[in-house]
Amino acid sequence: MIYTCTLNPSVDYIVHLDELHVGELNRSLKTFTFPGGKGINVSRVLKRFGVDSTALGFVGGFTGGFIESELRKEGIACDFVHVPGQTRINVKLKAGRETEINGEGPMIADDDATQLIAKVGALSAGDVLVLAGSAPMSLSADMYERLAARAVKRRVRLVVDTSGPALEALLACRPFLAKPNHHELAELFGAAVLTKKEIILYGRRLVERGVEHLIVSMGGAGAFYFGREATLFAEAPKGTVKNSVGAGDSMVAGFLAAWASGTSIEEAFAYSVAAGSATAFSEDLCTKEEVEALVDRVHIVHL
Ligand SMILES: Nc1ncnc2c1ncn2[C@@H]1O[C@H](COP(=O)(O)OP(=O)(O)O)[C@@H](O)[C@H]1O
Ligand SMILES: O=P(O)(O)OC[C@H]1O[C@](O)(COP(=O)(O)O)[C@@H](O)[C@@H]1O
Repeated sequence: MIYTCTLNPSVDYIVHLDELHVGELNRSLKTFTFPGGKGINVSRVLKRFGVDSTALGFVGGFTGGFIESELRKEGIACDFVHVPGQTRINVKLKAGRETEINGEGPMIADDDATQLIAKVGALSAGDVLVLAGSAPMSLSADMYERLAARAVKRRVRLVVDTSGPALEALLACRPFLAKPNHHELAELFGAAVLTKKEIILYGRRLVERGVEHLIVSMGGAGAFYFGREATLFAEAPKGTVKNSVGAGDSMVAGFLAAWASGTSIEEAFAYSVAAGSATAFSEDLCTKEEVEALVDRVHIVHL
């Protein structure tokens, strides 16, 4: 069974504008409202690929209610801890370039954190737990480590998509899959930007340190895969970007869905890149049909 854990879910409010005039009244051309947050996006994309998962995390207020009811409509099982505050709204402004304002998230009391840790403590050996996204500021800095420790004790496979010190701590738990983007990888190694050579060097180093499968995404420039058996590179297919929010989460879901169906690592990586790009080329997250129409255009290079 796959579980996704989103400590800080969001309602993603996508606003399209011709141009953004800072400090003036702007009127939108069209708007969209989606349930968001990294683990939640992974659950939504997995469902589109026919893979069931249970969404864990914290939700609260009318925004939390919206997320839960949208997920249930899509047939996704939810086992959230309900908190007294309000799930954040993340604003994504599309005016040529994408500008994002991600909220800080609600107060999480110690009792609520303990409840979530107990849910993870009840998972079974062989389950997959996706730990993804930022944590609300009120949570203790070691929340991810505490969840990972419980999961590892239960012999649960960890999938990690976060950044900064939380990513560093989770990488030490020998995750099954990690998917930093190149900025997050650079931050991990104390650099502002990385050349492709450096990405390869650091990617291989993380595999040596125990990460089983590592995908380093680079937006429109494609992605690297690092594993014990192979180092792969794929360019991203070209297309018109409509909304790249959730592209990274779609990669995680694409890799997991393909791996769960028993494909080769090369095929799982190609499917993952196609899923990321298909999401970037559509308004909401990718559909299975969109990914399958793109996957033949993903060419894998062995390094
Ligand atoms: N402009 C784009 N054109 C084509 N594919 C894209 C584009 N942006 C993202 N993607 C696809 O989505 C994947 C993840 O995107 P990225 O922006 O690196 O992730 P994250 O959202 O985690 O930062 C990329 O590896 C690529 O396959
Ligand atoms: O938890 P964070 O880092 O604030 O990110 C939350 C945001 O990330 C998303 O999950 C999208 O993530 P990606 O574009 O990296 O795939 C949005 O749905 C959400 O608004």
